[in-house]
Order: sequence, then structure tokens, then C-alpha cells
Amino acid sequence: MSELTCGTSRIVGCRFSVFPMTDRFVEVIMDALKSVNTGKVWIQTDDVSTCIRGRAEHVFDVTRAIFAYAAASGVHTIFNGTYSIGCPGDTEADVYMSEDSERLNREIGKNADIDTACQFALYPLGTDHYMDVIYKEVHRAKEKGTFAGSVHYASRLDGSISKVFESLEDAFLHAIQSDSSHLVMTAVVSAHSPSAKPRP
Ligand SMILES: Cc1ncc(C[n+]2csc(CCO)c2C)c(N)n1
Repeated sequence: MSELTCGTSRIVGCRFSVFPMTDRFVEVIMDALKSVNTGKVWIQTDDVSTCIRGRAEHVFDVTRAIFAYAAASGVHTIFNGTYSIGCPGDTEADVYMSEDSERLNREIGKNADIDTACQFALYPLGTDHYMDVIYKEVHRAKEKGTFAGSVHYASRLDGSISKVFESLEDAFLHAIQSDSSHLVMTAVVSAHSPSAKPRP
């Protein structure tokens, strides 16, 4: 896992939904939200999505764990999230920025091994070099072994929940080291899809 930092008070946020494809979706979503330790992040859930804000490592830790617990239901489950840093005016939850960096949900047991497919996209805002930033992070995913091809408007990552979320976090943390002032990353992660993966 990357140990990069992003300045002293750079709040990271993620707005996401999980979609477990079962009649029992209310139970799966609510149980996943309840199973996770959210003590180090600002969190708000409504009828459409959940928003988490705080230090980068906790935002990734909590979103990964919520998806893992939902996917542990065994049903086809989708995580659809938008991560952001540097959003002008995002200071409300600065209190969470003084938490230490120990991850509260590091241990997600066997769920870390659940196989997933992901499509993610980086949007480095406020820089002319945005394509360089994107290519660098695609290269990083290739080196890690999660990169599974380019599709229109996104890059594909295949691998376990732990590998894929590690790649997402790595891409995000490295991309914000660029001169981009505001970075957005979208990610759709799928587990237990009944559809066959496309041939590479
Ligand atoms: C992470 C996450 N947060 C909120 C929703 C929205 N949502 C849809 S059904 C349901 C449970 C009963 O209201 C909720 C909260 C979601 N899908 N995923």
C-alpha cells in the first residue's frame, strides 16, 4: 500500500452506492453499512447513496469494506463511486483530518479474496498535463498486474477486492501528487457477475 501523503488538510470524499441484485437488497445494504467501523470518517447515507469524507486511507478503507460486506452476501453486487479531492469549499469535516492513519477495517477476512471486475476513470482537473497523469496511473496498474484493458472512457482492473481497491487507492494517491488541484476518480466494481468476462 502506498504511503504517499497529500498535504496536511486535504480532505478526500467518496459518494457511492452499492447495488446487491437481490430482493433482499435492503438487508444486504443496511447490514454492510452497519458491519463497518466508520469511526474515523464523516458519513451520511440517504435514499440514493452514501457519502464518506476524511483522510484518504480511511475513505478507501471504509468504501472497500462496505463493498466487501455487501459482496459477501454472494449475490451479484455493484459498487458505483466517485472519489474526489481538492473540491473547493470542502472543509466542513476537517475534524476527521486529525485521526491517525491506522485503518479500522483492514481485516475483512476471506472477503478480500472475492474476485471482482472494475472500470475506473481518473479526471485530474486544473492541469494541462492530465493525459500524462492518466497514462502514468494506467502504467502503474499494469505493473501491479490488475490492468485488464482499455475500454471507452475507462480502464479495466480485474482481481480480488483487495488488489483492485489497492490499485484504485494507488492511482488516486499518485495522481494527486501531480499539479492537478482537484482530482476526481470514478469506479464501478462488480462481484459475482453471472456474465463471462471479455477475452483480453
Ligand atoms: C452504500 C449505499 N448507500 C445508500 C444507498 C441507497 N439505498 C438504496 S436501498 C437502501 C436501504 C433502504 O433504504 C439505501 C440506503 C445504496 N444503494 N448504497
